[in-house]
Amino acid sequence: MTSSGTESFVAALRAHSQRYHDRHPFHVKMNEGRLNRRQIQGWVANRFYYQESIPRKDAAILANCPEPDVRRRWIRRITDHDGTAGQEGGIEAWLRLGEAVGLPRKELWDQRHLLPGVRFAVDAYVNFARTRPWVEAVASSLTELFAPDLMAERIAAFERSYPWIESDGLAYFRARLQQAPRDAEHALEVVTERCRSIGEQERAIQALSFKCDVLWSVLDAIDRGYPD
Ligand SMILES: O=C(O)c1cc(C(=O)O)c2c(n1)C(=O)C(=O)c1cc(C(=O)O)[nH]c1-2
Repeated sequence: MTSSGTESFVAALRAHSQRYHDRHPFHVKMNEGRLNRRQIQGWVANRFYYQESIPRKDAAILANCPEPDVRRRWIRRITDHDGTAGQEGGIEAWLRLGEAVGLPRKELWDQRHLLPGVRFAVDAYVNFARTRPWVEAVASSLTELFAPDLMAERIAAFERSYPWIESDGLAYFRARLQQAPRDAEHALEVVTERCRSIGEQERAIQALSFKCDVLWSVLDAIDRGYPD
């Protein structure tokens, strides 16, 4: 494979930014400050299911990956979310975001707000990682290439438009500003090194496409579940 082959592959992956969920009407409303308290709470409660499922998705990738070098780096994603002794992880930070928007943590854990469409979309992502070749599952994580811009926009929007949410509640997004680029860079390295044939590259692109659909479907369900 020539380097121009890799370049056009990376360009095709990056072009999926056009299908990223930052363009979803619900995120547009969020970033324009047009969501009410109930809608913000609905988003936080439903997105918790994504947050709590991510480590299980990453554990499935670890289980399917035969390469120690990849596993050694990938495992960090699980501790980033689950935390370690003395250091809280992303799940705890999201529970605090929940409290900052007025949701007791019990209400996130017991899934009382979880919408069926969100459950189906997130479960589809975990099942994808369990059942597809591990490199495709890595490719599906590449939406994280596009996440940092959205995260920065979200922090600014929350500070500007939703002053009733304590700034400490936004720690999750601040941490992701550092974590997402590191994770995306590693995933891109794994995928470009291993997807050399046109067929392998097409399957990686399809995996990323599938993931854009997962994220879009999550927001479709939330948008419908919490109308204006
Ligand atoms: O809030 C967001 O818009 C957003 C998007 C994404 C993403 O693009 O998949 C992730 C996250 N957040 C996130 O917090 C996160 O931990 C994460 C892990 C992954 C993944 O696919 O492995 N995506 C994302």
